[in-house]
Amino acid sequence: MFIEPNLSGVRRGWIEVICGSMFSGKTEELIRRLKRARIANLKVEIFKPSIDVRYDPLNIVSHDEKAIPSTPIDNSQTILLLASDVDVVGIDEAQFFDDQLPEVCDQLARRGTRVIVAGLDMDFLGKPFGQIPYLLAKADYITKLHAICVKCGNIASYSYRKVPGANQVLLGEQESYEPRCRVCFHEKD
Ligand SMILES: Nc1ncnc2c1ncn2[C@@H]1O[C@H](COP(=O)(O)OP(=O)(O)O)[C@@H](O)[C@H]1O
Ligand SMILES: Cc1cn([C@H]2C[C@H](O)[C@@H](COP(=O)(O)O)O2)c(=O)[nH]c1=O
Ligand SMILES: [Zn+2]
Repeated sequence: MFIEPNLSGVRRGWIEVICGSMFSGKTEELIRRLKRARIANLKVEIFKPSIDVRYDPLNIVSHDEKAIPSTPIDNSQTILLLASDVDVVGIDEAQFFDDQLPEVCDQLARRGTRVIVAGLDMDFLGKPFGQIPYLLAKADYITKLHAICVKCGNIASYSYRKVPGANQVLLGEQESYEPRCRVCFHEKD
């Protein structure tokens, strides 16, 4: 389990990335960390890409129905404007953001903000997704989570797309995707 660094003393910013396949618990873990920051009386702002309307247009919602209010935004630079006096910034579905996101997170951390980013490290083809690889390079702390492979019960790192569609972006849940281990992912059936 992730343990927050000592929060006392001089305020220092840093970047945490929570990555993994679909259903691995990224959103649950993001919500857990943000709720703990609120319990510590820290000022928290939470963002998600406005295209992510899957469970709710405003809230961040996990597959297990855990939820926390968020601000949907189109452009990662907006975070710099809306989080000017904030202790902790949470960002979900980061793979959908534009290529300025790593620099935005870096600027926030240099200002003294704790930045917690959650997102898919790989797309349905097993290729790096959006800005997540660059965020992983800049991160101070990385948590890679795993789901359970629906075919064999082993640890799943891949998100298998069950429906037709070649576009990288295709919103969906259980009806469109299932978590699979490396072996079952490459079986393609
Ligand atoms: N195959 C699976 N492996 C693990 N968790 C699963 C699986 N299918 C459904 N779940 C549910 O998904 C929850 C995680 O949801 P969530 O935090 O939204 O994941 P993510 O953001 O990584 O997609 C788990 O707590 C569990 O209830
Ligand atoms: C693999 C993959 C996923 N997506 C979409 C499907 C969901 O709407 C989100 C991932 O949500 P989660 O919180 O990680 O479960 O991303 C996509 O657009 N393209 C893909 O290749
Ligand atoms: Zn498997």
